[in-house]
Amino acid sequence: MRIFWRLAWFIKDEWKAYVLGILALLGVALMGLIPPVMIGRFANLLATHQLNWQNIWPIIGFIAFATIGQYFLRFGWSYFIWGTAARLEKTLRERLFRHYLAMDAPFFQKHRTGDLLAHATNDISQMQRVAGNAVLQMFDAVITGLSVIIAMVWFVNGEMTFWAVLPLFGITLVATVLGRHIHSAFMKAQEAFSTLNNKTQESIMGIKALKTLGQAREDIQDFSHQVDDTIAANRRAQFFDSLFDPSITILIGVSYVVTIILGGTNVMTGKMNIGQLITFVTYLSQLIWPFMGLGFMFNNFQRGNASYDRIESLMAEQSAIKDDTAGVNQVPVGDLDIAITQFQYPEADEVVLHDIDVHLPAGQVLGIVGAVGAGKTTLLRLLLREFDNYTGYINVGGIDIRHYRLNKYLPAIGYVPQDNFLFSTTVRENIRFSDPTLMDEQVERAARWAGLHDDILQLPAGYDTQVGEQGISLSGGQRQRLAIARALIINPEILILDDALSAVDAKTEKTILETLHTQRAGKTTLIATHRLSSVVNAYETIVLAEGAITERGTHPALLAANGWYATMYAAQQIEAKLDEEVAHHG
Ligand SMILES: Nc1ncnc2c1ncn2[C@@H]1O[C@H](COP(=O)(O)OP(=O)(O)OP(=O)(O)O)[C@@H](O)[C@H]1O
Repeated sequence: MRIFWRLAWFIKDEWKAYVLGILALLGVALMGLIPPVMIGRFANLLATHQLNWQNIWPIIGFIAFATIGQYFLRFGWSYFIWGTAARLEKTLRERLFRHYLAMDAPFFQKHRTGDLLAHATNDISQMQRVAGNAVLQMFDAVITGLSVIIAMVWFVNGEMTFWAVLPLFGITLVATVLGRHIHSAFMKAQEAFSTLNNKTQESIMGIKALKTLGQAREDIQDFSHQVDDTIAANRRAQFFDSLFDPSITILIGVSYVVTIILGGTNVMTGKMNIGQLITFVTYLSQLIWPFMGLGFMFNNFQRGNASYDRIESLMAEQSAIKDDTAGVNQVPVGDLDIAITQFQYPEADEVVLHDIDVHLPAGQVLGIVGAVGAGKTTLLRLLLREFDNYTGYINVGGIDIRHYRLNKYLPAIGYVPQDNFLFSTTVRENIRFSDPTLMDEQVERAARWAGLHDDILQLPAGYDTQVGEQGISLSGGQRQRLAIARALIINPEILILDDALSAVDAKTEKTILETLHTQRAGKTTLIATHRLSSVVNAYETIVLAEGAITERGTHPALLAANGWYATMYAAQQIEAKLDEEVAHHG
């Protein structure tokens, strides 16, 4: 019942729909009392040989009235109660979705995507069941249950009602206890199934690695264990589920046996007529659902509470990234100044960036290079305001990026991550994802700048080709260039390329970088890369190692310094030459 208090905010808004729904339910219950009495009367007329057209018409009339009345009233409660439940689901879903959108990177690091999806689907559907099924079950039990019992006492007799109804409480007990077991067993079966699915997906995605590493046999064994687990979990669920119907049938049987013994005796001794007995039996059948529903209701309330707990605890989490509502409400333009004294990921012990200082005049290119894990991506993530908990500052145009309004700051940044993402739609919609109202010419221009236009024309339907999960797959290089086009189309003040051209061949990369240079005059670009040829024209390149700057300068200066950069560059040049020769002679 506690769940009702917790949903009070919703019930308060929707009380009218609930009242109408419950009134309709009351109407259905009252109408439902009529047919058994009429059938009893019919049986009496039959037994006493008084049946004729004159006295049968009122009976048919009443039954027809009750049936048609129930038809409309049932529609009424369905409409009001289910409609309200659907609204609760919508409200909760929207709240949760909005909450997710407002959260920061640590939140998504803490909660796995699968868990977040589960909350959005299972828990919210459970709340819909509380607001729909459980409310219905509760009022059905109270209204239908009570009215039928009262009618039984009124039209037949109290003692017989007591003994016949007693076994029905067993139905509530079975529905509660067995229902709980069935539910948890089915949940486990579902979990096992989704683990199996994940396992299959992982294996398919990593099939090449699995084969080359000689892991295929272990993988098959692992898979077969998962299948066994899934089958065992399903059998358990099926076992409890199979117990349900027979248990209910036995209890109903007991109730009927009691009725026949007591009712038969009463009819024989003349305490009751045959019509009353038939009325009684018909009423009894109407009680099965409310008693079963009562059991389901307890479980739905209990699960609803657990779901609501989980939803609430997620909603209570606050983003560490705060939008400074009194902040600067303008697009960030101007020089970029980075002065980070220290940064570590939340809940991590190691310092990943320290003593980073950069001054980049507006419109210039900054190169960021260094070994794997040196901190390149981390630095870019700070610029993207994924984390705010660093000491020092990052300024754009002399203003700390934490003081810009988020809705001005973030849209001014074009970010192309290492692992780009294609939405399941056309190439065109993928490119203008940030703003679907952008013109086709703008899409095409962005694609040209990203060196993708000619590739797109080769696709079966050009710009209207479906890509992503449900479409054709693009090559790694094409995906990267599409991601660049998506960033370029908004003509960002700051463009961030995070190893975004790694799958593009050196020649195409050069063309793209040259185009960017001419087309993005006056706008700042940051390029993090493993391929040093990408940053030869940069205003400055910083070399990171273990989170700090170890070398810096222009390309010639870095070569002259003869450090990591110079060695790496020489090695990459030889490699590129070899590749070229192989391609030439090969
Ligand atoms: N979310 C995180 N929580 C804790 N530590 C992290 C997290 N992300 C990255 N790190 C650590 O921070 C360090 C820097 O990683 P980062 O991804 O910035 O390196 P990188 O230079 O971009 O590497 P790569 O060349 O592979 O892209 C690494 O030691 C990494 O393990």
